Amino acid sequence: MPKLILVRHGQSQWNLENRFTGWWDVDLTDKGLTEAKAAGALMKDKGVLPTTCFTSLQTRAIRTLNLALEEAGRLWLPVTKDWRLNERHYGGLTGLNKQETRDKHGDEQVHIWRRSFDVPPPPMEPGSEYDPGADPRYDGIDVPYTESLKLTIERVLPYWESDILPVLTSGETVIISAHGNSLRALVKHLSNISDDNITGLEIPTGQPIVYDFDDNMMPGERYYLKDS
Ligand SMILES: O=C(O)[C@@H](CO)OP(=O)(O)O
Repeated sequence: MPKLILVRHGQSQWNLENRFTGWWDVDLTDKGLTEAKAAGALMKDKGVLPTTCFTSLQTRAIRTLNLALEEAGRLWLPVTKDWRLNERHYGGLTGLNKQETRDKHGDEQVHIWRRSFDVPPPPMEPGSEYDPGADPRYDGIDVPYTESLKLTIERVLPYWESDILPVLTSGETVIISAHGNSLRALVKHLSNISDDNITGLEIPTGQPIVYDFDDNMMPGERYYLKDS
């Protein structure tokens, strides 16, 4: 039975500092490193071991994957990295402190920017401090200036259909190490969650989520590996 494992990267430096992160490339904290290793130990304990891997182009997700694989004894697995699994782009909010932004713009406005389905944050100024546009890892890619969840879904789902689903269908156990909002996009699709209800879904860091697929490639209920 094909199995899909989703893991959100461990705590990042800007998760800790409560800053809007998006495409900015921050690393894991010590807690994040521990969470990533624990995810790998859990996979090993439960005997749920990936056979192929996908991740974003962002250090926090790549390192989480590597640490988890090392702990599970599977550092040798093939890994595909793709920008379409990146976090949603936080536009002009990137780098700002979330509490200070609430104090300035109000709780409601910040909630809309963070969790509405289709309202993107204000766009980033091209060439500004946290614009990743000139980063060589994005050569040849139209780096966005902001993204709502809806826009994130519009790049995650085509990649899921074209590159990940066929591998899963061939019988592999796939792990995707990614981000709060790129994983929210996938869970919304796989668990058939409405545009309104997706705002309430929070994906914890470093906690593997599993979907078992049936013979027709229909996903079952998602569950946390720790609860299985
Ligand atoms: O800052 C971000 O990029 C994301 C994920 O950490 O935050 P939010 O919870 O606001 O989607």
